[in-house]
Amino acid sequence: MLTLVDVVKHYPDGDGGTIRALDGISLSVSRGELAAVHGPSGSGKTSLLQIIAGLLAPDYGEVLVAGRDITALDAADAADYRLREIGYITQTPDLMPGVSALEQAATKLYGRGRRPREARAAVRPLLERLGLDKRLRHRPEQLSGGERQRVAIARALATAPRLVLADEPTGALDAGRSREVLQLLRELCDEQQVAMVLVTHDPLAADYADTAHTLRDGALHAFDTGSARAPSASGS
Ligand SMILES: Nc1ncnc2c1ncn2[C@@H]1O[C@H](COP(=O)(O)OP(=O)(O)OP(=O)(O)O)[C@@H](O)[C@H]1O
Repeated sequence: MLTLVDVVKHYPDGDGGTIRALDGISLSVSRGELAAVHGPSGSGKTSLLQIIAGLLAPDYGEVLVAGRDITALDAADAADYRLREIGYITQTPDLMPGVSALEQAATKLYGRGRRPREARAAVRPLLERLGLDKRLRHRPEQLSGGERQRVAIARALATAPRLVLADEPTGALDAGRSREVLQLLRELCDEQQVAMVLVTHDPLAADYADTAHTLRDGALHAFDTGSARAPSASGS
């Protein structure tokens, strides 16, 4: 579903030098597979997801999504790709002020021409599954940081995308909520055969992943503290 071939992204460091954020990354993620990418702050995790989302151009390399190189898309096709094919859970939820959780979650469905009532009905079960059943009418300013993050997750998943990119989806959550969200993402991969790349500082995420990597010095390494899926994540 997703294949990265030798992806390179360097930035100027402002001092005549180079930040080698991504220095030849190759990665394959199949349908139904959850790939976790761990890494310290500044290691290039967000750059990696932005490149896969077609928001940032790599200096070199290919990003194939269902066989199509998305680095070659023009701006309009890249926007369409983001609307139709991927769900992107960004690090900081960019919710619209004054708009209810239910309406926020339905946004991408409106963009795809669904009738408002139908779109709201479609996202309701997802919000309930994320523990937001008592917060459907709340606006962002009435929600906690963790609740806002869960609304953003519902918005990203509302269109049933085939590829999900998750940037620190548990960053604002306590351990209990983190496990619930990771379990939901795991189930999404299993039930809907979604391919997912999840980047995080949270070592817990490796327990729910099929493959776990560490991004360090611009390269992917095997995750150092083990990548086996925890018994709780497999439902046994
Ligand atoms: N536009 C830019 N210009 C210059 N340097 C940049 C730019 N964007 C990112 N960087 C640098 O590239 C490196 C990787 O940044 P990136 O945001 O991808 O890391 P990250 O792993 O997501 O970090 P965090 O976990 O703190 O969010 C960092 O050192 C950052 O300062």
